[in-house]
Amino acid sequence: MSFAEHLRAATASTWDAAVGHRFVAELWAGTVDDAVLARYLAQDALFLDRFVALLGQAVASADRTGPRLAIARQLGTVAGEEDDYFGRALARLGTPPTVEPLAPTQGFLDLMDEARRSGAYADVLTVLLVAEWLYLDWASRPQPSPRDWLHREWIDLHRGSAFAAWVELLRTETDRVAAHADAATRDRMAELFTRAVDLELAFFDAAYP
Ligand SMILES: Cc1ncc(C[n+]2csc(CCO)c2C)c(N)n1
Repeated sequence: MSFAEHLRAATASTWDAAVGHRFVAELWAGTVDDAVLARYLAQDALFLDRFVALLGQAVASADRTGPRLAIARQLGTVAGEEDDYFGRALARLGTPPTVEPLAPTQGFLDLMDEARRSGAYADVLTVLLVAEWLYLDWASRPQPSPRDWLHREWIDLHRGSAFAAWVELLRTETDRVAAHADAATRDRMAELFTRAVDLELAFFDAAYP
């Protein structure tokens, strides 16, 4: 089992609770309440801003040209199509332009700030890996897509071969970096991974007041 697979196995009960969350089930069924989706997306807009900053740190701290360019290309994608969905979704749902971060969002912002400021590629990769892999996982259900674009596009942004290849790159980079890291760095990566998985579950919970 690779280092990344080991971390995922170690967090399996929380990971599976997030991937099988009520929010995910309702999104797939197309039955998620507009107010719940609006609350979730307004929080995710705050998340996404800091996520883009974290991707910027990954571009800066990568120790090889190939991965640096792959991360830079993904940064462009997130700033483009994902932002476009947010604009249309929040316009339709009528979410207030400014919102305060709920506790799990604040936890994520702190975690991403910590990883970004450390400048440690290993730390940055670990946080990116959880955020992307867990989303690929819940969005890859073998189930018919919901009809409404509001639900369908949020799923489509997180699945498909290009997104799967991006997650694969994060996973192989994490494994490569961990293989060269000392025990203290690997312990820190495991801690960051666990914190991020806990926050992903809490983030879905927070969509339901
Ligand atoms: C709380 C939360 N965690 C993870 C993601 C996943 N994610 C963040 S940016 C992005 C675009 C692709 O790089 C994806 C899939 C999210 N949206 N919200």
